[in-house]
Amino acid sequence: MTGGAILTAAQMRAAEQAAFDAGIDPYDLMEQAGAAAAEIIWRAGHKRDVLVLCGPGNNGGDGFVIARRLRERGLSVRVAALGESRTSSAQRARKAWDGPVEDVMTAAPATQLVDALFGTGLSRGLDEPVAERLCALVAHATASYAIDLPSGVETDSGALLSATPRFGACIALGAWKPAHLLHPAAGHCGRLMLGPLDMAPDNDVQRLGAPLLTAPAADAHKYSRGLVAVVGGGMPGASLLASEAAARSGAGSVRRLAADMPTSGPHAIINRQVDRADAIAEQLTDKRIAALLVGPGLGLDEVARARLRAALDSGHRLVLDADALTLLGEEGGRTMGREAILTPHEGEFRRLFGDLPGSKIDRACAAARSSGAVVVYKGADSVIAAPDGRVAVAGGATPWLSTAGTGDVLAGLAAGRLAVTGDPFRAACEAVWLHGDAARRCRPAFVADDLLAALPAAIAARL
Ligand SMILES: NC(=O)C1=CN([C@@H]2O[C@H](COP(=O)(O)OP(=O)(O)OC[C@H]3O[C@@H](n4cnc5c(N)ncnc54)[C@H](O)[C@@H]3O)[C@@H](O)[C@H]2O)[C@@H](O)CC1
Ligand SMILES: Nc1ncnc2c1ncn2[C@@H]1O[C@H](COP(=O)(O)OP(=O)(O)O)[C@@H](O)[C@H]1O
Ligand SMILES: [K+]
Repeated sequence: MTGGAILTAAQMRAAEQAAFDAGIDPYDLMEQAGAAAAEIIWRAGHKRDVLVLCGPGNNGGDGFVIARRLRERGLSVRVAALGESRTSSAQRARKAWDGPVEDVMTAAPATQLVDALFGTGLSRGLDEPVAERLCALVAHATASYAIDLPSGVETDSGALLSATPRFGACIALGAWKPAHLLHPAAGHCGRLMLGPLDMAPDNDVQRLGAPLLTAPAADAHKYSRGLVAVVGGGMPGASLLASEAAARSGAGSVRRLAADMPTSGPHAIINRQVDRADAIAEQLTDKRIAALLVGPGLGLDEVARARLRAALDSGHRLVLDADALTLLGEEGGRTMGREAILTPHEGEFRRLFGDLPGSKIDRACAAARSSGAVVVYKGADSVIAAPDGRVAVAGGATPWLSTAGTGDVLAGLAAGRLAVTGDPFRAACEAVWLHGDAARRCRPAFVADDLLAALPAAIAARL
């Protein structure tokens, strides 16, 4: 269920060096990269005129190869460079282009714009006039392609180092980079496409891919399919959303332990009216509970604290979300001694783990290591990190998800998948994928409740 390896700039350079050490010729790799990108542009571009912008490094070298390949196909192609080519491969690619080379600052726009100014070698933001020119040329074009990365984005963090246009598509070379999936850069990439290269680097950090789910066994029963317990609190709506998500996640049965008794909602959920923490602890002695969710609507008072303690002491596999994370943060965090999933959004993450350095991927990894739990660091880009170093990064979720209650649905889904699989990293990956896919199936301006109805279709698509 992986969507391909994600490599930092340094990892990409190391993979490239390993390929050279193994006998691959650097220029052959550039020819391959350029040919792969040209093929994608040729197929997508409807044969319209092209302007290729080439920078001084190997990204620019790729650009010269792309220009030559597209012209060989009969397209009207112009090239504009930003200074001289500085690497031997780029110089060779430039020599092989026998057309004129214009200046980036004065070249006229074209219908299709190819940005091969900078890729993984960018060390600072583009000079302002260059960034402005790039933005103007992209704005003029009806189709625009960033080669490897939009020029101006920081490969590893996804930060924008200078004004960066929004491209129609980005053709990643050889492997994904963090900036393809992490915001703000991800929002400037447009459609993501991968240009394959002969070197196929692998990494523990992967793009989240579609999971393969299995239908219940022929002899399944509701407990073998996983019993989920949800501890509710002061805000019933949140734990109701989470409970229904768990019930629609493929788990066999859902038990909600809360002080209130809902008047509506799916009758399949077993509501047990319990208010005192010791009564909850008693309910949690049921050995059949395969996953326990606490946090959505829990509250932040002493009662909530006691409920959280009962959940933490229960020994069950855990999903901790929302208020449970805030309470945990107030106590200075805690190392999970068992299989657990934490699902913080940005604010909860900072309260729990403080201001960690590095990219969102680095921060999620550090948090997973220090907590001993799988961390789902939510947002427009969601990073799922396991304590053992595995990471899955989910990009491309619809921004319509930024509506109240969708996090409760995700937490319920994660608990449900944890009950089904018994594997926190896998469960978290499946939950994030199904959540994003359910959202894609909903109409704009949907609310969290609508996601619940879309879950069975999202699950059916993965069987
Ligand atoms: N790593 C790989 O496996 C492959 C890399 N290829 C290409 O090579 C690229 C990386 O090439 P390079 O390492 O040469 O790096 P880049 O081509 O991204 O740029 C590096 C050059 O730009 C200069 N520079 C950096 N930031 C600047 C700024 N803000 N203003 C002006 N100059 C600046 C640097 O001094 C250096 O000369 C990749 O993105 C990809 O397009 C492909 O050719 C083939 C395979
Ligand atoms: N701009 C966005 N684009 C895509 N997904 C988003 C965006 N903003 C939030 N999400 C997703 O929506 C969910 C919101 O969760 P959360 O912030 O906990 O909300 P709540 O507590 O109201 O349920 C998370 O799964 C998050 O990844
Ligand atoms: K580029």
